Amino acid sequence: MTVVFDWQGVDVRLGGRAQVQALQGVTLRIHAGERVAVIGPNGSGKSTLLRALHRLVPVAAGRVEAASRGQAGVVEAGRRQAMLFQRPFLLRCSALNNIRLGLWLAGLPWRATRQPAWAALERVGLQAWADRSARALSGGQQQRLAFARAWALRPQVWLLDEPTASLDPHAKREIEQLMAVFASEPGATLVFASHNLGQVKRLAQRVLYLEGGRLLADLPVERFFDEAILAQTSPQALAFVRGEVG
Ligand SMILES: Nc1ncnc2c1ncn2[C@@H]1O[C@H](COP(=O)(O)OP(=O)(O)OP(=O)(O)O)[C@@H](O)[C@H]1O
Repeated sequence: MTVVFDWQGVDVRLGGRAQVQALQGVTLRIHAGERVAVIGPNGSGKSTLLRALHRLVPVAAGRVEAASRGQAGVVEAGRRQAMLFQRPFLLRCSALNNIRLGLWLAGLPWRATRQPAWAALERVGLQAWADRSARALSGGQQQRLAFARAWALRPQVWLLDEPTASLDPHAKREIEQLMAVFASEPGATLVFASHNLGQVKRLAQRVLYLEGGRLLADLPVERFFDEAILAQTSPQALAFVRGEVG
């Protein structure tokens, strides 16, 4: 089985003179094909974990992705990853050109970008908005466009940081459907942060629970939501799942 992330005792420090310990001693292994939710109270390190998986923030200590072979599997080199955020970063041009530019930046000649960009727009149902300014689209459409732009590059790993947090209920459902569809493509791996525990139950097979930068639980989703197990995890974990802390 392919190991896509293999961390041993990872620390991440942020801020001036790297004084904030955003992650502390995180050990985890994620295999290809898994659907993993990252949850925890505000400031617990969810975004930092995703950013570090995408190498957007440096690791201060620990071991990341040393190739492991044999029973544990093989860490794949040079895989394609996409990271999406709560608010998509879209360029000031048409929806179609946002995707074309993504493909062009990835090395495709400009003339070869039109067809795959159209296919990506169709994949998320945005063909009718191809020529609209991306920034004039609704929040849900903008997020769909961000998914299309990422999908055009055929990522094997999706890292999503609260992708539905700022959307209305209808758009939330649409994006959740896209997450489910893309995660079910052969070999795709999904790691997403969410405050929406219903969404976690619908989409994830496994839950990583963070508190104060530490990974306190790494469990199959049905075990994580067992109150007896939550109570053993930490007093705050139970309160968090009951909605008593943010
Ligand atoms: N650029 C930064 N500089 C300094 N500290 C930071 C920076 N970004 C995050 N932090 C701190 O690192 C810790 C983890 O933050 P992070 O954003 O990863 O948490 P989170 O679980 O995603 O929070 P939320 O649910 O509020 O989005 C927090 O204490 C936060 O204040």
